[in-house]
Amino acid sequence: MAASGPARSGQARPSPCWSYRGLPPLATAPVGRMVLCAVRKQLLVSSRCGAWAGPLLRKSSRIHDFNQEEIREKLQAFPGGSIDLLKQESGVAVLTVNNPSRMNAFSGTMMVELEEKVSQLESWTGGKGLIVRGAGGTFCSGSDLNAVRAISNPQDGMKMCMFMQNTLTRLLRLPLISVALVEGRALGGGAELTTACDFRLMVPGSIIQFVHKHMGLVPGWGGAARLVHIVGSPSALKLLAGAVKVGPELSLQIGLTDGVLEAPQQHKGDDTGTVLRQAGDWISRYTTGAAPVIQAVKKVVLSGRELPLYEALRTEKDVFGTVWGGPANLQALASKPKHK
Ligand SMILES: CC[C@@H](C(=O)O)C(=O)SCCNC(=O)CCNC(=O)[C@H](O)C(C)(C)COP(=O)(O)OP(=O)(O)OC[C@H]1O[C@@H](n2cnc3c(N)ncnc32)[C@H](O)[C@@H]1OP(=O)(O)O
Repeated sequence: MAASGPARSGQARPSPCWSYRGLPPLATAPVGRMVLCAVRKQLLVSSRCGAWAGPLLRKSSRIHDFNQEEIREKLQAFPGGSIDLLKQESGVAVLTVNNPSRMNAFSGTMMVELEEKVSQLESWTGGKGLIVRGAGGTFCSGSDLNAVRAISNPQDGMKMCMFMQNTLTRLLRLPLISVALVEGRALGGGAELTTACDFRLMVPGSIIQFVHKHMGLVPGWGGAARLVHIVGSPSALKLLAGAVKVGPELSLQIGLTDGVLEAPQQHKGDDTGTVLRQAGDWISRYTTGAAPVIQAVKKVVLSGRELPLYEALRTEKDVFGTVWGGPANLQALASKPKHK
C-alpha cells in the first residue's frame, strides 16, 4: 500500500455533539430530544439483541418520519442497475453500486435496493465490516439524471432527499466498520455516499467531487452535514463552494481520505480484484476479533459522535455491559495476555 492511515491536517475538528455555534444544541430542542432518544434507543436495542435489527429500530433510526412507501413506489418507476450485497465469511461485506453504463448513477430502483440492503446489514449478527464500492472501475456519479429530470418537482425532490438521508444515516449508523473504496469518480450523490462510511480509501487518479453547485444544488443526502464532521467547516465550505476536484493527495491532506491504495495492476487483467483485496487488507486491521466486540467498538464511537456527553456516557456504560464477561472477554482473561 502506497500510503495508509490518517494523515490529518491538524486543523480543529468540529464538536462531536452536533451543536454548532449559533445553533441550539439538539438536546435542548424538542425535535433534537426526539432524535437523541431515537439514537440511544437504536444503540441499546441493538446491544441487547446482539444485532442492529428490528422494525422498531429501523423506524427509530430514521431522521425524517414520513410516508416512505409513497416515494418508494415513485422511485420504482425509474429502473436500471442494482445494488449488490456480498456477505463474506470473514464478517466483511461488499456492497456494490452497479450501473456501469451510467457510471453507477443511482436509478430509482437502486435507491430502494440500497435501503433494503442496509436493512439486511442491520440484522447481520456476525457482521464486522463493510466495503462500499462501484462496479466497472468507478465509484458513483450521483443520482441518475434521467430520474432527477422526471421528478424535478419540489415535493418529490424533497421526498427523495428525505428517503436518501434516512438510508445513508442508517448506513453510517450500522454497527459495522465501513469504508468507501473510491476508484474513478465519486460525483454529486456519489461523493455524498462516501461520507456515509466511517473511512474512505482512494485509488491513484480517482476523484471525489461535490458537483452540486454546478447543478444549481447543494447536497441533499446528508453529505454536507457529514462532510463538516469529517474535514471541518472551512474545508467543507471550500469543497462545496468551489466544487473542487479532490484527488488522493488533497484528500489525504484535508483528512477526507484515510488511505491511498496502489494503482490497479491492469496488465494482469484483475483490476477489481487487486483493489478490493487491498481494501480488504486495509479494513482487516480494524475488523479482526469477535463480532460482538467490533460492533461494540463502533457503537461507543457512534454514540460519542452523535450524542451529547451525558447521553454518550450512559450508552457507553450499557454497551460495555454487553461485552463485559462475554466469551471474548473471558477467553482473553484466561489467556493471561501481555500487550507488549
Ligand atoms: C440530486 C442531485 C445530486 C444529488 O444526488 O445530490 C446529483 O447527484 S446530480 C448528478 C451529479 N452527477 C453528474 O452530474 C454526472 C454527470 N456526468 C458526467 O459528468 C460524466 O458523464 C462523467 C461521470 C464524468 C463520466 O464522463 P465520461 O467518462 O466521459 O463518460 P460519459 O459521459 O460518456 O458517461 C457514460 C454514460 O454514463 C452516463 N451518465 C453518467 N453519469 C450519469 C448520471 N448521473 N445520470 C445519468 N447518466 C449518467 C452518461 O450520460 C453516458 O451515457 P450515454 O450518453 O448514454 O453514453
